[in-house]
Amino acid sequence: MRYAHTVQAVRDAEGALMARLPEGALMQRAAAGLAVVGARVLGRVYGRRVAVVAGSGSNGGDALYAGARLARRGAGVTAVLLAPERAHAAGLRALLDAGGRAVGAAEGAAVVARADLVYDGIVGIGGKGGLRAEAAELMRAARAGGGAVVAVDLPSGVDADTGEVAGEAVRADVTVTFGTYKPGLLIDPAAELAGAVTLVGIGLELGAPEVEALQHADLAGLLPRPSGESDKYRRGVVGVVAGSDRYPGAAVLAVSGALRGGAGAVRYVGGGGPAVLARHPETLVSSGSPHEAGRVQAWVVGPGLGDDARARTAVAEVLAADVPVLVDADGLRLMSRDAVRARTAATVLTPHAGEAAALLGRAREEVEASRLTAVRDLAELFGATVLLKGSTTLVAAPDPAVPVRVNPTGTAWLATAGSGDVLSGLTGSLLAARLPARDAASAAGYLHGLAARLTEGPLAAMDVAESIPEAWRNVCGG
Ligand SMILES: NC(=O)C1=CN([C@@H]2O[C@H](COP(=O)(O)OP(=O)(O)OC[C@H]3O[C@@H](n4cnc5c(N)ncnc54)[C@H](OP(=O)(O)O)[C@@H]3O)[C@@H](O)[C@H]2O)[C@@H](O)CC1
Ligand SMILES: Nc1ncnc2c1ncn2[C@@H]1O[C@H](COP(=O)(O)OP(=O)(O)O)[C@@H](O)[C@H]1O
Ligand SMILES: [K+]
Repeated sequence: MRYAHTVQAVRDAEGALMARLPEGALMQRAAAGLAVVGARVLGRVYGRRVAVVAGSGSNGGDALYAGARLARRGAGVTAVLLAPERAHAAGLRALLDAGGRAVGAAEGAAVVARADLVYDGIVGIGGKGGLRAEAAELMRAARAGGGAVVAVDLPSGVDADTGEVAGEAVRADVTVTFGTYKPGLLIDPAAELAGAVTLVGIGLELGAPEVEALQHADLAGLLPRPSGESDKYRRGVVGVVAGSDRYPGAAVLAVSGALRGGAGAVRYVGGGGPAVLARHPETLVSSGSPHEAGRVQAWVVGPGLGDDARARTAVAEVLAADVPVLVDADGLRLMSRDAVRARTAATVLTPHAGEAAALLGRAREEVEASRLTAVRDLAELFGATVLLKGSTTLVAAPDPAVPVRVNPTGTAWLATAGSGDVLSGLTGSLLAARLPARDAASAAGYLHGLAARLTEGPLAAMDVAESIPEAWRNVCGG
């Protein structure tokens, strides 16, 4: 698991640790890690040009000390001081003692433009809002110059706690973060600015994270494995209520995801039966209403369902069932909030940003800019587990004390019609296999994103479904 903590949690842990360590020890740990990564990015240190853009806080201190370490190894290091009179005094002294030099911001543009490596030590977890004009201009010059930009702790200008970006922010090639990931390094739009993120341990003892990201090993522990005693009913049956005359393809895609999620059988309910059977003859198809379809251990309702009276009744019926239910697409428009809140079995909602915006009464842009807030608000509003799709997929539990899961897999090629239907089916299948809602949703998001990456390039939604078994083997080793 990869964990991300809030600024407050980092500050608390830092305070406790600093009380036990000699002054400056933590900053030296940070600077040492920063210098190692800088040297790796440079390849050869001797004779290379390094610029250290330093603000007034400890973030600038880290960068100045790292610059001093590279200067001692023969790099030509110049600090560009945004606030010369308030620069980190000991860090600046160390750099000058190591043979580096310092200039003010006015001379900085030429320095950063010529550098092979630029450290962004403008602001770290103490930052508020976007970059100020002078810093923004300098970092534009750095990018235009073509040197590698290494952000210290996080790209300056992004919000560490939420991933929001108000105004301009640094676009880094690499970010070296200290002690723990910050939510903003994992959640877009900020995550996209962080480049490759390296975590440098500095010994912080941290409590519960705000955000966490599954890794391969976590998936292997979560995914169901059939045993000798398994039969199709014990493995779980998932019911899929999807598709309509207008969108029969959604039924096929949702079923294709469900068939590859480890459930023992898939029941399909709706008007898309012939299309489903043509593609997936193993599906148990019925055309009546959900309660006539036979028993299931979880329901998926909504993809391509349309919004006529029959669809509305099907959604209400499924929500009244005492098994986990996933609601997607048209189902999200047809469901009643009270019906969702009244449920005792788990409910998973899987909106994209537009659907989330409609449910929250906000603008879509607001949801995309503040994804963490949006997913938490939705989970609380509906008392449900919410998987918010998009450039960063997030999964929130109804209990705000539970960390939000951020999906580390995926590719922008997934933004293609029908790929969400596959995800719904896959998630439903994991619910039927009795994974808890948050695990089912986050494991499905992970596999779905990995499957998409395995197709390497332009993809159709069915390609994602067909790559799920390979993604599964990838994480579980067969
Ligand atoms: N925690 C840990 O365990 C460890 C933390 N460490 C390091 O310390 C960093 C935190 O340092 P910090 O607290 O000094 O704050 P920091 O991020 O340098 O910024 C504060 C200064 O920035 C300014 N400023 C604010 N907004 C701005 C903006 N938009 N644009 C421009 N400037 C802006 C504001 O000054 P102002 O001009 O507003 O008076 C203020 O003085 C952390 O990220 C990590 O790198 C490591 O050394 C090792 C252990
Ligand atoms: N920019 C993006 N980067 C990565 N994944 C994305 C991006 N945009 C959308 N996705 C993913 O693509 C899928 C699209 O689902 P959805 O919006 O429901 O589309 P549809 O309704 O056509 O199936 C989701 O898994 C979502 O997370
Ligand atoms: K920074």
